[in-house]
Amino acid sequence: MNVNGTPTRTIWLADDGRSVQIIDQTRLPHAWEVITLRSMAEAARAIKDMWVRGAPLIGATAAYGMALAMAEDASDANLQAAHDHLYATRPTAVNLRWALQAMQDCLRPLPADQRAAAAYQRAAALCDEDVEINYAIGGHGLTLFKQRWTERKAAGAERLNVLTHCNAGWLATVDWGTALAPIYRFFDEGLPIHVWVDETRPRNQGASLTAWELNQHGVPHTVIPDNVGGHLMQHGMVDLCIVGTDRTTASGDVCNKIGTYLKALAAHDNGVPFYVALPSPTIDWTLDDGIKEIPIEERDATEVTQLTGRTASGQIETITITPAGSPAGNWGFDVTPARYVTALITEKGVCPATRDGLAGLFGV
Ligand SMILES: CSC[C@H]1O[C@H](OP(=O)(O)O)[C@H](O)[C@@H]1O
Repeated sequence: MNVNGTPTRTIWLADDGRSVQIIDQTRLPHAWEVITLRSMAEAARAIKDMWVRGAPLIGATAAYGMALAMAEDASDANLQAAHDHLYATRPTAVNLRWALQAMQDCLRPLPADQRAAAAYQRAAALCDEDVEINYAIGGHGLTLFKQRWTERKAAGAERLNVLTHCNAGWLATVDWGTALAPIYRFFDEGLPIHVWVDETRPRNQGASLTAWELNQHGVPHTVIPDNVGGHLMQHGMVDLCIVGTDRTTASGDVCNKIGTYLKALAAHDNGVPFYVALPSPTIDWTLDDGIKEIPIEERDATEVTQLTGRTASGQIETITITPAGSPAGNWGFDVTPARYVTALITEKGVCPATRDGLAGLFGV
């Protein structure tokens, strides 16, 4: 993605050829801060504390975390210890397991003195693969967007109104994004689009990250409270919904940021197409029932009870918005049953949210 006119990825190898650099996403939208990760432990912290987030970027960061580990100590013991340490950072995004397994498959057969170089090479390849996957998702999603725009234009619409939840954009991946990739491709073709951006409480990835991205790219958008989407759909103001996913089962159940399920219900009730952008590393082929089987991360209550933002004087401050004595619950994800998903947009094409649909595309 272009940041101030410069093509930029969300993770990259530093000039020293060993450390890894990322954007501290907890500082956006008010500050652009690059962090240099110099150890596996720092890469793990970046994932756990959400300096980086988004399933594909979590996977990419974990892959480079394994490379940093091999640069420190390429023994079998450290290979396993690094895997376990990184795996324990966040439970829901399956890309973490997938990327760590890919690194293990690459490194375990090698002699220790070859592991560091191979790890950096494999991590870089996983990042390049992510970019290719997301570009392809953008292309398949663009086709769907154009079909919907043809329908809506014939009905007199002046623009395609798209609603998205959380951030499944460039910042959630190495580049392009997943759910936002078709939006960028549609906009870049000069077609009229507007995006309703769910703020996405409690961490506000929509208000702080998706809005920042769309501003950078010049895409018209409006930030809305999470509870507004149903009203907009009832009044014909949403032409389609598109979201990302952190883990999708082989049967098409979609785990994504908390609140996605409620948007899917509203979309279903109002006949609004509900699409999920799904890169194949986010498919968990071992699971069938998402509600019963996908682990849902619970994070610290202070993410609910506190808000961080910029004051009128430009200071970044954190305030408490709840009474001292009030406990808060913070479930990070929910599962949308496949029956509420109009279609899955993958790098291999579009399919129904069914086992047969996914098997038809991926031959599994
Ligand atoms: C393309 S994956 C994006 C996905 O990840 C986000 O979760 P988090 O910010 O907690 O990592 C959210 O569920 C997005 O849809």
